[in-house]
Amino acid sequence: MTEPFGSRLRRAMDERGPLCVGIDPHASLLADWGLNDDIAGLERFSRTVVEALADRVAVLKPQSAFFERFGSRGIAVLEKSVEEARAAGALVVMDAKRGDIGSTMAAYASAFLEKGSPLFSDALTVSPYLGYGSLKPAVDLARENGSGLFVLALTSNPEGGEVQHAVRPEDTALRNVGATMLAHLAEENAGETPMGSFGAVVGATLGDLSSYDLDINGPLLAPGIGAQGATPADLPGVFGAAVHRVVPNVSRGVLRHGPEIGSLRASSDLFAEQIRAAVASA
Ligand SMILES: O=C(O)c1cc(=O)[nH]c(=O)n1[C@@H]1O[C@H](COP(=O)(O)O)[C@@H](O)[C@H]1O
Repeated sequence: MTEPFGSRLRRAMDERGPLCVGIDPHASLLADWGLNDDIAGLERFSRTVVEALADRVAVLKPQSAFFERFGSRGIAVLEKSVEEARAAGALVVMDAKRGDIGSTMAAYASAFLEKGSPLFSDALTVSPYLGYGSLKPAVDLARENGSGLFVLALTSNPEGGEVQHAVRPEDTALRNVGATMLAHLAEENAGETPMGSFGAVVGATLGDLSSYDLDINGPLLAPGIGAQGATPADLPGVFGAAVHRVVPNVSRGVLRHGPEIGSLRASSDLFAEQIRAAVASA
């Protein structure tokens, strides 16, 4: 049986530091790198990021949208990037933010979490906004295959609050929707060591989150550092004691230093060092 994602991730975070770098081939970045906004440019961009970083960061997170933009040939590049990144030792979190009714969710889960699928990844980002229970087929398959999920709980974007801060009158604890997702994840991960495989996405941009119980015994994927304005130094203030299970994501903040491999590595190393110092100070 495959070692569960939570324990593979814990080990990678301990060995390499917790940084997750996104592979987000924005058209503007392709242009900045002197590449065409076409399939050859996409391929060169992704291969460069993988070559630069897959042997040193804990996690690479390809953003599927930027590959889907090129249709089937873009997906082929995505498949190759996932395979090469995993072969070079990085864990791959596929950022596809899937969410649908349970029977369709089962097909999404099979696309990304079924061994042997062309897009098989270590973990997948999913949206629980058709109801947390609609994710069950993905939870079940992840458990079976030693894969992980990152469930959108409190997203980094300013628009997220109208959904995630809404309070359900029938919830006797009067938790908001985001807190309810965190509570579901804590249940999923109960009793797992060193931590469970069911993570939450919680933006690093959100300020003090001490009113939330972030102790879900699972990883907290924290996007928002760099281009969205958060910094590694913000992490202890946002996450408190849970900072030790945070996987901070930086995409454009690192990628803008390409296309030179050495500059990408230097930027990633600098973020990694700033994150290490911030976590150690917590
Ligand atoms: O799930 C995500 O990764 C995610 C969740 C969230 O709340 N906010 C967020 O920015 N993301 C993703 O994280 C990446 C952030 O990119 P940068 O802003 O360039 O660092 C993008 O790929 C987003 O799609």
